[in-house]
Amino acid sequence: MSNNSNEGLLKINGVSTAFKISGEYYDAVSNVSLEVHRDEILAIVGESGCGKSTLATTVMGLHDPKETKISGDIEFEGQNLTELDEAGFDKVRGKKIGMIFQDPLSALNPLKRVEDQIQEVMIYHTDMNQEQRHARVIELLNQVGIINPERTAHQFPHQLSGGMRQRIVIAIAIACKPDLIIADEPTTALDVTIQAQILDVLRDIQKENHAGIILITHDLGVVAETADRVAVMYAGQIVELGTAAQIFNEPKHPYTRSLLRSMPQRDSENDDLYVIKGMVPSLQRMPKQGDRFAPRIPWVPASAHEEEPTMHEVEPNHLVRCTCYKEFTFPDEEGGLA
Ligand SMILES: Nc1ncnc2c1ncn2[C@@H]1O[C@H](COP(=O)(O)OP(=O)(O)OP(=O)(O)O)[C@@H](O)[C@H]1O
Repeated sequence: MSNNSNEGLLKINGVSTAFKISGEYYDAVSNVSLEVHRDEILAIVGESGCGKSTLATTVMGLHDPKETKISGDIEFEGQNLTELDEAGFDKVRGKKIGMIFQDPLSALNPLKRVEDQIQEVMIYHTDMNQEQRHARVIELLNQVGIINPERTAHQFPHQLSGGMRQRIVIAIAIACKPDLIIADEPTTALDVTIQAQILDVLRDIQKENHAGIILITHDLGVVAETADRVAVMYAGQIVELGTAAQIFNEPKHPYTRSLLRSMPQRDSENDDLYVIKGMVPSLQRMPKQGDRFAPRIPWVPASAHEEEPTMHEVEPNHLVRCTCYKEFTFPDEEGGLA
């Protein structure tokens, strides 16, 4: 555990990840810089195809080097992850960095009992004996909110509900008390009540273990309820970064504002949701110059955008890409540009 909760646990510095498509490399993640601290939940939000999962799997070293080109530095607890070989990554994954993916069924082995699956990671990474491991399994199942841990420990995944399975996946991810947890859409497959319970579990774990958590989601409701800081990603780039309060109360980038406007309001009687026109560009069609979001806000004149958009600090710890935010209004707003 760190004494200094502000210390950067993970420092992503100028990271790009390019996939080989028909013999050419195309960036799915472009020059991303980001820090994750202990004791915080950093959410990464954006529509499908913005590069959120690719960034996560880059940090985890899960890409095939024959098909992927990665540049930049990923410093985790003083170690540059981009320099690790497979054996080096095996020591970090599961022990120091835990992962939770969207689909618990594919993350779990259908043929193994819950207890054996949780113990597996402890056998690999710790010197605990069978008795200690069993005690830890029960402790973990309690921690993730399983009511009858001894019984569940002996069950197979198919005997459990979706919410229970996701709790097991979380138990596996935190079994070795990782310093960093990466949760990629951990609640997307679950219904709303279970979603809230799983998010509570994540928050409790973060407090108890003083871990840093990267929470990847396209659901701004989840972000509002959970995150301390938010990185908004569009077309492989971070377009806005700030505290949850800054992002929700003072969003600046047109993309952040569009995402928020397209979010269903719980108390609103108005069913007409804002729809962001167009689509996230495919990797081959990514604009090489200019603001990547510009084609989806065509009413904003080209002169409002920077040719090579950079990040601007609009207030302490609040960064926005491009200067177009200064002029941006929705077409139906007072003083709109349309
Ligand atoms: N192995 C791959 N080879 C080629 N292109 C890929 C590969 N993996 C992802 N992509 C492309 O990279 C872009 C980013 O995908 P990614 O899955 O990271 O986005 P995302 O924001 O996590 O979306 P989702 O929420 O749907 O997972 C997309 O255009 C996707 O089609």
